[in-house]
Amino acid sequence: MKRPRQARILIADDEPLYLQTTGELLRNEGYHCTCVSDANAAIQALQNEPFDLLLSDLSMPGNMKLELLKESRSKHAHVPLIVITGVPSLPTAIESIRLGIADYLLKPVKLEDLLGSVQRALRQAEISAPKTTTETSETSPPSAPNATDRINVESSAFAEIIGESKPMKDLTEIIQRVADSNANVLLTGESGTGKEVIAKAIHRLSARHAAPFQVIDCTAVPDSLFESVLFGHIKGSFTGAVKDQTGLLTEADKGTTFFDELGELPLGSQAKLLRAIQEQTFTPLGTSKPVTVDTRFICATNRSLANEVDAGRFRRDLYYRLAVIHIDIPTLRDRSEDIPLLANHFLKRLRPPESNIEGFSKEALERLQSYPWPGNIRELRNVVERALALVRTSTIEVSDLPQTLRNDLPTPLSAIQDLTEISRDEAMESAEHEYLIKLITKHAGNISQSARQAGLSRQGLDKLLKRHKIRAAEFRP
Ligand SMILES: Nc1ncnc2c1ncn2[C@@H]1O[C@H](COP(=O)(O)OP(=O)(O)OP(=O)(O)O)[C@@H](O)[C@H]1O
Repeated sequence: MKRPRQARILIADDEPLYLQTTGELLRNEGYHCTCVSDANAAIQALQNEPFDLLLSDLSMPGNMKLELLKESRSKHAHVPLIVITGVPSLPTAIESIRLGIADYLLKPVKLEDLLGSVQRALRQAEISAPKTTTETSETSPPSAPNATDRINVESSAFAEIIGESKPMKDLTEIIQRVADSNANVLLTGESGTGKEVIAKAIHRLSARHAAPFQVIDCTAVPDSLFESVLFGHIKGSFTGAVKDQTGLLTEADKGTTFFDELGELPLGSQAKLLRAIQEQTFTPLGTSKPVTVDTRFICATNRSLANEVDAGRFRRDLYYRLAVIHIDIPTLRDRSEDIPLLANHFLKRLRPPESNIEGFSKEALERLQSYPWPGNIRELRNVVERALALVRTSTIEVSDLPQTLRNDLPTPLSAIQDLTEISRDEAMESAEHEYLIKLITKHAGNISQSARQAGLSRQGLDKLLKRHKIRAAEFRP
């Protein structure tokens, strides 16, 4: 399989050495970089070529009044922008943030910080692409805070939510209603249904939109580090605390904190989180000075938290605190009429600029619509990306789709109305197939991680995947 296309990054900086080294570093990481030395050249490049990310210096010719930032936010709002400056100033930082930048870094930037920021911005940009190119130039930046810009803020927040089915229309209506309240929101739904996309839309539509949207992946924070990551610590407060560290909750002050995979939060961490939510105050490790924050919590899980509560694995009091508003996101198979729309959306976003690929054949679209999508929108996106790498004509055919969509594989259990109509063996086979697709989707095609979660050896899982004709590589980003 061909590798997916490289992300295209435009770097604008008037320091030649910085420009050259940043370009080289990012190229070595596999990105496609275009380097320019002033704001006008950057504006020109943005008009002439499609980019996935803009890295921009602040003080350079043509940008004294942040012209590049303003132009890029008003005409190319879907291209995330990372500001890198050697001359930090509070007013420009505030103005940049108001304009909706993805990150603000100070020179000299460590390679790992730069790469982390680039990867984050590209990941988040997946959810901020406009529906059509025409809309791109008409969409205003999401951060204009006054009431007259409300309509633009709304269209921008929803531009990333593709779907015209009844479940999606109901969902967008709910989002609009809850955005302005300060109530905590619990989003449930299968993996890849768009919980993070929805959380972000709620944030963008809320009065908090100019402040950070802080993502905390509960699976990535070990119980033992939970307090230090969330609340912060001072140097020397524990072994390994080599410098002062601000907590993620402090960084989310006035904004929204999004707890992803909340169901995975260990019980010990749940107690600490509950205290912080109840009091909106916590004490960073090694200090005795409490810090108060004002942040709204949006949490997401693909587990049934109510069941987790009943099983004693999730605190009931924390559940009630966080699930003040509960939104269940529909699966893709529950809104299969959106599949052609989504498939074409991903095709337009992911095809190389020089490509002549126009769309899908009727049969390919039918296959896409009849497939149950256990990995939901993420899986659909991966399928389109893979097809784009394989297609040799201007139309994506059934033969460009992965085997799981080409073959007549077991009907997934969720699509069978009366389970007793099939044999026990067929039911077990379907359940196993569905489980494996979900597992491998969740771990983005990583076999070792999937095997660990399933309690299998790597070889054991490999064998199972082969038997079910599932290719892990097709689930990798
Ligand atoms: N309504 C939508 N329109 C277009 N793209 C969407 C939509 N919802 C989700 N996506 C895309 O689908 C992918 C998965 O979305 P997201 O990460 O929000 O799902 P999730 O439910 O949070 O997944 P997980 O439970 O695995 O964390 C992303 O590429 C996102 O951009």
